Amino acid sequence: MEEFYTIQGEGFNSGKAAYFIRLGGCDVGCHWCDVKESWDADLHPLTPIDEIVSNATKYPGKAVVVTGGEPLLYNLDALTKKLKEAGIATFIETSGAYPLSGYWDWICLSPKKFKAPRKDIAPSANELKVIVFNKSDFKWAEEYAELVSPNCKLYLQPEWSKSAEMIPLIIDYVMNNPKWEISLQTHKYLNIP
Ligand SMILES: C[S@@+](CC[C@H](N)C(=O)[O-])C[C@H]1O[C@@H](n2cnc3c(N)ncnc32)[C@H](O)[C@@H]1O
Ligand SMILES: Nc1nc2[nH]cc(C(=O)O)c2c(=O)[nH]1
Ligand code: SF4
Ligand SMILES: [Mg+2]
Repeated sequence: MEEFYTIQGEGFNSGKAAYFIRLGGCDVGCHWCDVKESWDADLHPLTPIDEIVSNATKYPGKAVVVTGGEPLLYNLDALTKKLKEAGIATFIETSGAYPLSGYWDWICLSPKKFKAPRKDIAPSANELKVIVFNKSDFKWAEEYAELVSPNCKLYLQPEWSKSAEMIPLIIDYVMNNPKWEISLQTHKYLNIP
């Protein structure tokens, strides 16, 4: 759908320069999704893998974030193999609703109530990033924290439109449950893509 060089705004790799590869297509249906224009894959022409890899190598930051849409709708083995051969670290943002493919240096799992992640993906996650839209999401987040590996980083990220309401609750929750950390969508505050 689009490619752009920016700063990873969210989660563990927040603040790092990275080339974003946004793949079109998603049927998870989060009503608060901030990239709804990605949902219909047919609106976005295909780009050859070699072109994407060549574009990614042009920038000084040697990391890519593969996102979407839901990137795991596609088998990502060929793309990530070539990126890694080109010396680029591979990070993914996924809901986990489709089978895991690809070779990854960092897997961010952001589970959704609207289409549950596949049970086999949680142990592979390096980072669990739960979006907090209302206060019932804390209990739901804990259910996923049980499924990830012991060294998986745990983040609570406010849903953007509910930030003013949810941030105070998240602050309170993290102070009382310090295994969790706050993730903010810092790119939105910085006005960058
Ligand atoms: C647009 S999604 C694409 C990748 C994948 N479909 C997923 O949901 O993980 C990228 C990240 O943005 C988060 N996100 C999407 N809409 C958001 C919103 N309104 N507020 C906060 N985070 C949001 C998702 O949870 C995910 O972690
Ligand atoms: N700067 C920046 N950081 C991001 N982290 C995750 C994003 C995404 O949409 O997947 C995103 C994005 O769209 N922009
Ligand atoms: S899974 Fe990701 S891309 Fe799909 S609707 Fe939800 S936030 Fe948007
Ligand atoms: Mg985004």
